[in-house]
Amino acid sequence: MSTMRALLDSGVPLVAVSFYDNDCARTAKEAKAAGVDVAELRVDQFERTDVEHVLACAAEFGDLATLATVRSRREGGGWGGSEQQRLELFRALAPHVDAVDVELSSREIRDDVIAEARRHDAVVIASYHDFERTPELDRLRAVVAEAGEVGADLVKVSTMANSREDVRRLATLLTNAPEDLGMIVIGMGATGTLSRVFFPALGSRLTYSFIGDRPTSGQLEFGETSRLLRQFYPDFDRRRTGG
Ligand SMILES: O=C1C[C@@](O)(C(=O)O)C[C@@H](O)[C@@H]1O
Repeated sequence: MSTMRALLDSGVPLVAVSFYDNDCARTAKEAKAAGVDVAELRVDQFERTDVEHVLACAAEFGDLATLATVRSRREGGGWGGSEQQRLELFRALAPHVDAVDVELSSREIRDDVIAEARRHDAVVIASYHDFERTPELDRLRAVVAEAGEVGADLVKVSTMANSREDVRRLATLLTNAPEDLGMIVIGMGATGTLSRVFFPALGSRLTYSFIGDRPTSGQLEFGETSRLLRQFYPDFDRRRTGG
């Protein structure tokens, strides 16, 4: 079983931090010392994306649960190569990471990425992002249904929260989740920041934070996120002791 699957099964809120390829050995060491649960490797934003380099970086994070993300430009990422190259990277990474994140909109490669991840027992996160707005509930529900259909373990819905109403809509989506699909729901932007701390209480399985100086809109720093989660979730530290 992947480390990530075991962590997810614990039911305790988990914190992910995104990492890039600026000195992987050092940042991996810092991540472990800080107590990061999930290291998201934002391969789309790496300086170098040749397989050898990417795998060497992933290996540095090997003691942590690792999540490989090669985000398309269409969904706010920095991937500048072809879809075929992106698929090759996912294929190379799948045996060496705990989880992969692929956008539902990446239709050309999505099903192959999912099949490859499954072959290696890597957790599949099917993702959906809207950096401008939070769509209507029907649209969000359709996203969740599609993630279930493609065989994801988790669906991640990350949308810009421009109002409290948007946050409520995301909360409604989360609390009406299907039983057989894990949910990660994030309201981006300042109005959405509270979702990063309180949506785990509604069932969102992973919250994203940052270490250093590259936050995504509305993210809280890792230390601050952990402090708040420890304050609001008495069982937060249970995932460390396995109790
Ligand atoms: O999609 C997500 C969520 C995110 O965009 C956030 O808002 O926390 C951060 C990304 O690194 C991650 O892949």
